[in-house]
Amino acid sequence: MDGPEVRMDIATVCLSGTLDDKLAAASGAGFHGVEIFENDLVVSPWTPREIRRRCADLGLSIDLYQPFRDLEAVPPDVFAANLRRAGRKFDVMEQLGADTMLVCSSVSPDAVDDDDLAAEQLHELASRAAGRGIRIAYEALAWGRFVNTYEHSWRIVRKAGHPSLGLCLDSFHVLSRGSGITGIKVIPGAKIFFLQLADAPRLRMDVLQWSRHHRLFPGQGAFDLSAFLGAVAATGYAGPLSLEVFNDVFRQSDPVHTAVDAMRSLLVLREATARRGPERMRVAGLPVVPPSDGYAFVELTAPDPAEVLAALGFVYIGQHESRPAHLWQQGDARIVVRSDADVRIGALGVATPDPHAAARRAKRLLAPALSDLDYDDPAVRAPDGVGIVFCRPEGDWMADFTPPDPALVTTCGITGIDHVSLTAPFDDFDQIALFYRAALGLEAEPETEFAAPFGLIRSRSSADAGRRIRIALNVAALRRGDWAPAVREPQHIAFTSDDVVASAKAMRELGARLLDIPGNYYDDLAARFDLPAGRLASLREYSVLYDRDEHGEFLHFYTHMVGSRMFFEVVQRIDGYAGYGVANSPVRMAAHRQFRLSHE
Ligand SMILES: O=C(O)c1ccc(O)c(O)c1
Ligand SMILES: [Mg+2]
Repeated sequence: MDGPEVRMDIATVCLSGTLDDKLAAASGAGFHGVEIFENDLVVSPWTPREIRRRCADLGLSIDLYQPFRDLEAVPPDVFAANLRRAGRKFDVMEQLGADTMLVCSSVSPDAVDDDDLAAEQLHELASRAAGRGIRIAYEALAWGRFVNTYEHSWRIVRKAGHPSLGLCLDSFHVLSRGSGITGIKVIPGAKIFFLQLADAPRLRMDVLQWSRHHRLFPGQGAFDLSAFLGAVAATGYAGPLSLEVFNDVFRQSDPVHTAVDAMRSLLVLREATARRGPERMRVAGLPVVPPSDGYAFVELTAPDPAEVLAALGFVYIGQHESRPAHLWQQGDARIVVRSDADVRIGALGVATPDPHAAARRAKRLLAPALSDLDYDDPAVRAPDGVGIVFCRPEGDWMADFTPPDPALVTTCGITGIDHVSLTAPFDDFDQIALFYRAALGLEAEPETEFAAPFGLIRSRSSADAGRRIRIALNVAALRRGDWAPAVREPQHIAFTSDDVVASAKAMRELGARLLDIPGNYYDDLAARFDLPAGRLASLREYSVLYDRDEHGEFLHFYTHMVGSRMFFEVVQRIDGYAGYGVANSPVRMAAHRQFRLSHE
């Protein structure tokens, strides 16, 4: 039996705009409640009563008022002033209908290192709060002057021993300090008054700066939030799961999008947590991801790529019976071409045994559905605009194409699709990466950064367990000034071949425009790897690049640009090489630049 509904909240500080923008966005994304940040209230033209009414109209409860700072362990005169300040805030909370106030551990120069005094003063505050029907949630900031771990805040709360005083646990403060989570299990759930969830990338920097600028939604960073939430759930905590993310980019982004990304991240976190135990976290109506059978096809939009595809050895199969979509194939690599002035990846056809369940999952994760006028199979749109079409592996979706020629040739040795490489605007990178992982059940692979001719590129790939669906995401880490070319990072489709050198040779014979790699690269390769001379010579002759990891070797080559931001790659993975040849990306980028220069 399902327990009571898990409440999902968001702090107003996560979202851009003024309070009305934030509340509308939170409600629109399906949140149940909010934490109201004092600043958002102070600058609002609405009275607290009007805010309460507005929230009620939007179906939002106000579950926390925050933050109250620098209350405890201070001299009597300072404490008296703090109590007066708290009294005023209780007035506001009463009008808001908010029953829990967050008190952050002190950073004040007035504070002393005295747990007894802190407990006594928090007890006094809690007594006054209790008289107003209010509870106090005490939160250890990771940079608190004397209290900066949850274990310490719990000792003080226990010592104070007041029923209206409990803890606020915030995953950032706990995990940023590397505190273990076992200590959470000894806290009675009823004494955890509030739970804040935030992820963050692993950065070596001052913890306050890290917290105020770089927090991310769960699943977008490096913290193990499902272990954290699992530990909190095990205490019996039954309050809201509330996202509290301070992030410079989100503060400037469309709050409607941010709120949707936030909700998706919370749903995925609940699913991951439920998998580790607490059934209560399970998300109703979110089917598990069925294992994928790889790419059924990739849809390419282009004005007329026939010449390019033919030169790569693709064979034209035919046109869809009712739509202007054209199928090209070589081995198991299928490209569906839709005519469009812009050359880009329009959609990914993902083969799955249960397309409807997969689409239901993506929609439950807030992806908009695509019209069945555009695709025969259930399809959704990813946040970067790319369609995801879920189809059965046996290829029902191809029924509308003229049956392929049984003697389908594989002129150039392409056997299938290895990966697609998409690009995201820097500001949306983490959200888009999380979307693909969540919707398609992919695991994040390590993030890398490399220096390209026109700036640093951040690259993160994900793949499913069977390594059938691989998606690489690349983004320029920074875009400043107007020297660097204004073209967005290109997308590409990478095909597999069992003999990349032979494929390159065959494609060159068909007139394919493959990228020439400079000799310096091969001289450097010879220095880095002890490759047999004959092998090195054939790599050099056909401009095939090389990489190696702890598993095996990787051989690959690229085409010229098709349009302004699309190219193709052919790859050969030997002995389970797991990467993407990222080390060679700057060489490719310089070569594409060289080609542009000589043709502009
Ligand atoms: O950065 C801060 O001051 C701050 C305030 C309130 C919080 O809940 C928090 O985690 C941090
Ligand atoms: Mg917090």
